[in-house]
Amino acid sequence: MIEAQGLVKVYGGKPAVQDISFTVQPGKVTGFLGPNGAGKSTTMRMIMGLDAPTAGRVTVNGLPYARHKAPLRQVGALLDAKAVHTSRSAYHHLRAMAATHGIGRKRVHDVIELTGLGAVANKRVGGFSLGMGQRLGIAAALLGDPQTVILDEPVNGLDPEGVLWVRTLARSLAAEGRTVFLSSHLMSEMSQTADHLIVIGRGRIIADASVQEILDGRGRARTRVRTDSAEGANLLTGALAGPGVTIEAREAGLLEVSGIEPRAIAQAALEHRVLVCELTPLQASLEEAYLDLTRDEVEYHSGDLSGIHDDIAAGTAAAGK
Ligand SMILES: Nc1ncnc2c1ncn2[C@@H]1O[C@H](COP(=O)(O)OP(=O)(O)OP(=O)(O)O)[C@@H](O)[C@H]1O
Repeated sequence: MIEAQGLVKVYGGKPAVQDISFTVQPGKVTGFLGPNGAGKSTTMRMIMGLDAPTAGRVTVNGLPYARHKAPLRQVGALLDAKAVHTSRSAYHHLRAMAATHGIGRKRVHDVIELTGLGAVANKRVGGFSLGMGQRLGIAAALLGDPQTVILDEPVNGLDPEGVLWVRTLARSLAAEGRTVFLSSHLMSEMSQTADHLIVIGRGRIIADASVQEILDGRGRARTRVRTDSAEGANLLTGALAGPGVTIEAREAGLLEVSGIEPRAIAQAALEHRVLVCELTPLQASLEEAYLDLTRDEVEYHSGDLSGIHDDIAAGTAAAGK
C-alpha cells in the first residue's frame, strides 16, 4: 500500500506537486493519470525517496522508502528505463542489483524469463531498443518480488504486443494481491488496465475514484434519438431546446442529445406526436471524462486547447514525454 499525506514539491519557487493526499490499495491496478507536466513523475520519485518532499510525507507498506531495510523486496519501480549502465549486459545489470539485496541467480533468471528478455540477456544494454529497455526496467522492478510495484509510463515506446504484455502483467500482479501503481497520460491505455484512477492536473488531484465512478460522474451522458423522419427530428429539436441542452443532428432523423434525461425526451416526443424508433442512453467514454476533468489543467497549450486534448485522447501525445 502507498499512502501520501499533504505531499508538496516545489522546484525553484514553482510548485510541481501541491498538497496531495491519496492511498493506493493492494489487489488493484491504480492508474496515475494526468497531462504532461502534471506532477506524476515527481510524485513517483518522492514515493521512491529519490526526491525529498518540500512538505508532507509518503509511505510504502507503512514506512518511508528510505526506512525499509531491504527496499527492493518492498517496492519495485520503473522510473527511468534509460538509467542503466549501457556497457553491461542485461543479465549483469540485474545480477548487480540483485547482489545488493542478497537475491540469488535463480530469481534473476526468473525475471529475465518473465519479461521475455531470454534471447538478449547477454547483450549490451546500450544496444537495446526502447521496448527492450522498458522490459529490462520492469525486470529490475520485479527482482525483489515486491509487494508494491510502481511503473512510470511503462508502455511508452512499446509495440502493441508489448503494451498487451504490460497490461496482462499489471493485472496478474494485482490479482496476486500486490499494489500496482502505473502512470500514463493516455486514458485509452489506462481504461483497459486500471481498476482505479487517480487523476492529477497541475500538481493537484482532480479525481480519485474507480473507473466506473469517473465514467458515471464526469462524462457527458448523451442519448441517441432516432425519429422516423427529418421532419420529426426538427420538431423534436425545437421541443427539447433549452438551457443546458445540447442537440447534435447526426444524420436525417438521428439526434444526439445531452443535458436532458431519456424519459423527458420521450415525453416531449409524445406531446409533439413525433414517432421515436430508438432512444439509447450512450455512456460517455473514459476519454471524454478525462478530457472533461483535465480541460483546465494542462500545463502547456498552444492556442487551440481542443487539439491537445484530441492528441491525448488519440495517444499521439506519447512522443511528447
Ligand atoms: N528536477 C526538476 N527541476 C525543476 N522542475 C522540475 C523538475 N522535475 C519536474 N519539474 C517540473 O515539475 C512539473 C511536474 O513535472 P513531472 O515530470 O512530475 O510531470 P509528469 O506528470 O510526470 O509529466 P510527463 O507526463 O510529461 O512526464 C513540471 O512543470 C516540470 O517541469
